[in-house]
Amino acid sequence: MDLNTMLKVDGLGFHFDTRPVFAGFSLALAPGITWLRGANGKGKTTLLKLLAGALAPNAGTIVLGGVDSAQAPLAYRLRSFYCGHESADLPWLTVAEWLGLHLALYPAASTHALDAQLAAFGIMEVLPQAITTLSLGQHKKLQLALALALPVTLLLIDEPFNGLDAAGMAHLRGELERRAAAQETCIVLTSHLDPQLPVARMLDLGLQA
Ligand SMILES: Nc1ncnc2c1ncn2[C@@H]1O[C@H](COP(=O)(O)OP(=O)(O)OP(=O)(O)O)[C@@H](O)[C@H]1O
Repeated sequence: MDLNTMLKVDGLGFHFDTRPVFAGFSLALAPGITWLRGANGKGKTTLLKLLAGALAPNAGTIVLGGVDSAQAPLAYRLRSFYCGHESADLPWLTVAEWLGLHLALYPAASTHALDAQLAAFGIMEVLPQAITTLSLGQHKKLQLALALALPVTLLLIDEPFNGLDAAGMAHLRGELERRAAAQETCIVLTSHLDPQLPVARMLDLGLQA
């Protein structure tokens, strides 16, 4: 095993009620950017959610910085964050309340870091709005601002650039490049197009099933 390995997946098995997705899948990742590719339905989002501790494997182990996702699920989740495209399912909250809820889950998170990300993405003014009223791009920026502000060592981002305007893309690109250079965070991102980032490795789940 590479001395730099931060995330280690061994013999991962996962199936939904009606569909097998992974069997005997193994992976070792060091800090830096991993580009996760694959045809529609090959399991990219499912893998990101498994690595985030949001789905539980049916077999195998996932260990991040020595923390096993099955043995210490809460400690594991404090070290990882999945940034997807699903909308918030707490429709009665304002954006500020939704953010407060997430910050409370990550005690080491900094409100200063979050404010800096919200400002950089240009979405400070949406804080009093109901979470359900955000546009697609604003919702994406909100998720990304939170992801970039949390003190995690594994960042899982589904289609990071989808829905972003030019300024949002430029800010995100700079943040990901900075983290890739710092070599402290594992970043796994899905993208059907070349993300044009300093990708350390590519992981291909294959062509159409
Ligand atoms: N809750 C579920 N129940 C049953 N099958 C599911 C469920 N969620 C996803 N699947 C199936 O699991 C497979 C993997 O889905 P997943 O969303 O991980 O694919 P993906 O590679 O991210 O696809 P895309 O590129 O279209 O986003 C697909 O065949 C999908 O239909």
